[in-house]
This record gives sequence, C-alpha cells and structure tokens, in this order.
Amino acid sequence: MIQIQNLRKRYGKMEALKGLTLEIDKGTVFGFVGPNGAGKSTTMSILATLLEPTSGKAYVGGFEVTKNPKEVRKLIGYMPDFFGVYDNLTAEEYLDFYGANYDIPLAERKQIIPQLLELVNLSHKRDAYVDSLSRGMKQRLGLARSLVHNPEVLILDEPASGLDPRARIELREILKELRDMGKTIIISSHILPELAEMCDVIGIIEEGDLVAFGRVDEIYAKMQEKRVLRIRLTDRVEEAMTRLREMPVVSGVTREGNWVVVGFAGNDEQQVHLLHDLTTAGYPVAAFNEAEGNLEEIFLEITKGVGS
Ligand SMILES: Nc1ncnc2c1ncn2[C@@H]1O[C@H](COP(=O)(O)OP(=O)(O)OP(=O)(O)O)[C@@H](O)[C@H]1O
Repeated sequence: MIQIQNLRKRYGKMEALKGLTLEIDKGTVFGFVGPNGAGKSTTMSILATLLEPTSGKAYVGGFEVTKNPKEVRKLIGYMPDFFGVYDNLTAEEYLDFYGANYDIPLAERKQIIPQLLELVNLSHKRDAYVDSLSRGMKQRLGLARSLVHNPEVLILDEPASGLDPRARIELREILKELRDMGKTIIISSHILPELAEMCDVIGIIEEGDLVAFGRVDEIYAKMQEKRVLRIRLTDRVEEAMTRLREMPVVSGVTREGNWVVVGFAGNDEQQVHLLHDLTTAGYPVAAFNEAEGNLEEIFLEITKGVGS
C-alpha cells in the first residue's frame, strides 16, 4: 500500500531523511518509532503530500506523492501532531466544515458525521464547542476529521502525545476498530511500548534512517538479545573484568563495588558459556544474574548512536 524508496529530505544543511526505504502492506498498523527529531514528521508530511522530498520516491496506493498528490489525498487521512481547531464551531460543525472541504454532499455529511462522532465516542459532545473539549476529546475529533472522506490509509502523527492513560486506552480501542475496518494505519510515537500494543509492524527510525523494522514480536526478541548481566566476585574483580572485555559478546564492563556490570549482546547459550568460562578459569563467582530489562532503556540503547 505504501512504498518509500531511498527518501531524502534536506532542510538547508541539515539532512532530516537519509535515504529512508520502507514498505507497508495494506491493512497493516505500522508503528513509526524514534526519538524527537528522528524524521518521523518529515516522512509523514511527505506521504501526506504536504512536503516535497529532496530526492527519492514515495507511493501511496501506487500513486507517486509528488506526481499525483490529488489521488494520494483521496486515499489518505492525515492527522498532524499539531492541528488548529476552530473555536467558534461545535464538534458537529467542525466535521461538517471538513466534509464540505472534501466536496461531500450535504445529505451524505448528515449521514456520515453522526457515525464518525459515534466511532470516536463523541456523540454526546455533538453540540459542544470545540474549544471546550478536553485534550483527549480534541484528539479524537481530529481523528474523526481525518476520516471524513473515508480514506483507506490513516497517517497519525503522535496521536497519543499528551494524553492521560485513560485517553490512550480509548484511542487504542478506536484504532482497533479502524484496523478491523481494514484501514492501513501509520502511527508515530517516541515511546515504543505505547505503540507495541496496537501495531502489527514497527519501524525504528534514528537520525533519518531506519535502524530496525519488523513484526512487534521480532523487534522485542531482538531487544531481548541485549541484556545486562550482574556478576559478583569475592576476589580478582579487575582481572575478571579484563577477561570479560575480551569476549566478543560483551559490549561494556563496569564495576560497582564487588559487582561487575556487563553489557551483553548474546543469546542464552552464550550466556551459559560466559559463566562457564569464568568459573573454569577459577574466578570466584558468588552471584550471577540478569538485570531486569527496562524496555524503554533497551530501546534507547539499541538506537543510541546508530546511523550517525
Ligand atoms: N521546517 C524545518 N526547517 C528546518 N529543519 C527542520 C524543519 N522541520 C524539521 N526539521 C528538522 O529535521 C529533523 C527531523 O524532524 P522531524 O520533525 O521530522 O522529526 P520527528 O521524528 O517527527 O521528531 P518529533 O517527534 O520531535 O516531531 C529535526 O532535526 C528537525 O529539527
């Protein structure tokens, strides 16, 4: 449904996208994850035909975004990270205004808008002024707005940012419904666990390039490969550290008193070997454990410095 090929975007000297290549199948909920400034909004704006790439190509439903922007716009609903709301309009009038912008006839709008309000759980706020709505409600209204022309593809730039946990759950439920309707959804965030629950496929972007791409379970498995081991020795701590540093699966060794903290990039089998190696060499290992992996930290570790 979406193909991005060697996409580059330069803002003056700054290269925000460095040859991004990525493909998203129809019906997929794709999570686009990366730290602030990684290039997510830039990619999404290009897909939404609002920004010209410096080079490379992007296609939506087979249409090239710079050559057929009109066709692309019919296919996509785009929700930017910041969107203006019109203070003097009610929720219903707001959606009607956007529906009219898409040349949807009045009779059809009268039918669609109540359905959209229901989908985003705002039927009870139909006559409320937009500026009186909570942040979560505004966000849901923005989502309804991007759906007004029944697009096949939804591009949502950080829709969950600034929402409280309850509002996030509501958003997630709505996205599930949209997925069940067969829509292809691209959703961005800088928080991986937030997306992992609602996406089929994740792409991690760092400094304008993709550093990881795959099904959510595959990405998690990859992240689990990066562990932190804690080893307590009763003696010969420095010596053991030197030996550990020589092992290819070890990415970092630090000392905390009698504990040695080891960055480890191997699997279970290699971990068994590491312990075996230390004990057979006679190092007095009193304790050996795997530190609890905080997903957030591991994610930062995985993306740290990659692509630079
Ligand atoms: N209009 C612009 N002019 C100059 N530089 C820009 C412009 N828009 C974005 N950038 C820069 O391009 C890089 C990518 O920005 P982008 O907004 O795409 O990242 P992002 O991943 O969406 O981050 P965030 O989560 O903070 O929105 C950043 O370094 C940003 O400062």
